[in-house]
Amino acid sequence: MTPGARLQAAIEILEPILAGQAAERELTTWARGHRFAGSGDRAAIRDHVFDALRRLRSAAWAGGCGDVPLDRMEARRVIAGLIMQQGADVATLFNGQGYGPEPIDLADPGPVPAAVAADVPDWMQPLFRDSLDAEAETVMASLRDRAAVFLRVNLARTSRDSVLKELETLGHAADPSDVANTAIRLRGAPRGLTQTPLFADGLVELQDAGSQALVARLPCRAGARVLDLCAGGGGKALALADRGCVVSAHDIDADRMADLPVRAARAGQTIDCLTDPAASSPFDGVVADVPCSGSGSWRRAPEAKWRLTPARLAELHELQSTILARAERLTVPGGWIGYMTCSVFAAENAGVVDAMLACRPDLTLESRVDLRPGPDHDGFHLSVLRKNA
Ligand SMILES: C[S@@+](CC[C@H](N)C(=O)[O-])C[C@H]1O[C@@H](n2cnc3c(N)ncnc32)[C@H](O)[C@@H]1O
Repeated sequence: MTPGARLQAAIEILEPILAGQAAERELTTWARGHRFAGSGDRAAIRDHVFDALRRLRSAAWAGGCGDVPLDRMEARRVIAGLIMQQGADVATLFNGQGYGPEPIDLADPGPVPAAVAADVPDWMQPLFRDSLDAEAETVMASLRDRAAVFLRVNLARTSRDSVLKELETLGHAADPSDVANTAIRLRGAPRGLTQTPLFADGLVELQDAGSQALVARLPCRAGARVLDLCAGGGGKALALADRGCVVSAHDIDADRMADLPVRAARAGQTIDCLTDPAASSPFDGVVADVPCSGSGSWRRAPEAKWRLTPARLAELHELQSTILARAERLTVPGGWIGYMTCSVFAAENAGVVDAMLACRPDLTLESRVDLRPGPDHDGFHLSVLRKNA
């Protein structure tokens, strides 16, 4: 496909997303209907769509839509605005040739208002400022750019140096990360890497360095019985197993854990997926990686930034408190609870944990860390609570 044809595809995919459809589904539907598009085309189109979603408000402004809600943005203007922001020549790419977009008239939209340049909804900006003080503007700005890709090395199977050597042989430039001793940062995209023996043999998994750093901070000892209460795809559960814990996993949606036994076997581990964790409790430690806004990792799922509402945030807060209380009940006296989110909003982090601590004198805050999204990792929170023996 020509560069212009890729942009036209991104426009066609973005249209239904702006109307409220899910980005991943629209990308998959498009790929199924356009089998001629190769993997390089699909990756480039995905990049255009996700780049636009990260900067939707400012790209729409630059493309001449004004400052309007998503369902009033014109996809082709958003993509044109994005291309302009990236420094490319819109007239060359929007020329109607080779299945590219038709020419477009772009008037100067005038100076971009600060609220538009922040690329988050208006109601959310005070939330960032209240949670992050002086860091708020930097964090909002960082969410406008792509995040780096990281691997987690399974130290139970290999060393980080061996994986770095193997990556070099495979032609993937990569560096060790300072954030976690298991983390490797890829300098480019991991294209084709998941088909290599590094993945097939369970030597590495894709996982943000911040996620890895949180697991490294949990007070686990080898052989401890640990429950991952909100296991999802099992990223934390696998990292815990690699640390030598005896790991059980649970998720309210058991389908989310469908691949976990296979991934664990690949890594040389066994993870027990439980439908009723209470029946196997108490555990020495419980990880509550609760559902959250995801604001710390919106670079990877930028659509969520525009879909979140204050009502949904309030619902999440309720759910987070309920799950933390359940985690505490499943923990043995003297054991620990690791409360985690990939959010930067204080209400989802210290707000939930401190409310629990205020009414539970038998719990102590043992440690806490807040990671901000930036070049080295996504944004995360971890509070480790100790339950009195
Ligand atoms: C942040 S994700 C977990 C990510 C996962 N730990 C990982 O590292 O890949 C949150 C998960 O919580 C699950 N969940 C939502 N409500 C829950 C509940 N009440 N009890 C247990 N899991 C729940 C969701 O299905 C979702 O998979």
